[in-house]
Amino acid sequence: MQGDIPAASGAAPAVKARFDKVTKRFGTGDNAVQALEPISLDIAENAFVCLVGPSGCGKSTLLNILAGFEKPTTGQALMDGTPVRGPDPRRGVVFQQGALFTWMSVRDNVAFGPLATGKPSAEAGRIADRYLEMVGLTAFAKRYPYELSGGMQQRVGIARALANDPEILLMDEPFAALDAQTRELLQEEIKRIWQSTRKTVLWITHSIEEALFLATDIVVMSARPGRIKARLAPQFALSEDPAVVASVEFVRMKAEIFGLLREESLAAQRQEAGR
Ligand SMILES: Nc1ncnc2c1ncn2[C@@H]1O[C@H](COP(=O)(O)OP(=O)(O)OP(=O)(O)O)[C@@H](O)[C@H]1O
Repeated sequence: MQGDIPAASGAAPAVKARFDKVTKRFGTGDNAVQALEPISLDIAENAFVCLVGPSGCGKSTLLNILAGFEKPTTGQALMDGTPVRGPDPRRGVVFQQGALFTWMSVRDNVAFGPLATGKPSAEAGRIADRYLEMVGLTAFAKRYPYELSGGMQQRVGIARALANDPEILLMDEPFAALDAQTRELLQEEIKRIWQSTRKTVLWITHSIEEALFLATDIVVMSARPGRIKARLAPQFALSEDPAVVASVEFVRMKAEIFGLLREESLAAQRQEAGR
């Protein structure tokens, strides 16, 4: 972890993860679904990359390939230049629903990863306390997941992923199930955490505002089979002012991405209708 945001330098940032001509086809014969066409994408170290695209365009498939949960049909995903062969604690995954251990306290949920990788229990506990503080849940350490709201459960999921000190965080619509106010507060929290840790993040969202607020890189995907349609580099992730969302540039980029996504969502709807 590093406390300061590194000063911008002329050197190109290191590539943390790479999709190298990745394709994915599910099934065979008439029932086959071509989910991804060749996708090549570099994720720079310390970047916050948001994937946006119409429903069914292959965002989760791409994330799952980097997580090591799915194998590409052709091409490969790499991390630090090494091909991904399966799940690895260096890649922390957070899903839409927290998938917490219901029989464990919040603190034990967060300490689980460090314990599983051989940390002594006192140290695992200290790590859990640190990340629970980071997500504002210190007072709930002894509670059980069922005693928490959906937003709090997601914060535990994020603390649990961070406690493993992953090199990259893979987040598949982590805030999709939350109400609008909770979601906005958590977006601010995630931005603060990213600004202080500068973990590399790959984040899937359907929300253009969320992507603009959080990302250093927005990758817009086409309707299935997923391809990269556009890549944008907003600057708002570096701002600490929640009011950036009202700036002229924010509104302009929102309209631009909306236009790109609208075409693809219409194409996706036509695909559905033609099935
Ligand atoms: N295990 C599977 N077997 C068959 N088809 C699959 C499988 N997983 C995904 N697909 C298909 O691949 C396509 C891409 O799915 P994926 O879940 O990656 O899209 P997505 O962009 O994440 O969608 P959403 O935004 O709705 O979550 C879809 O048509 C989906 O039905």
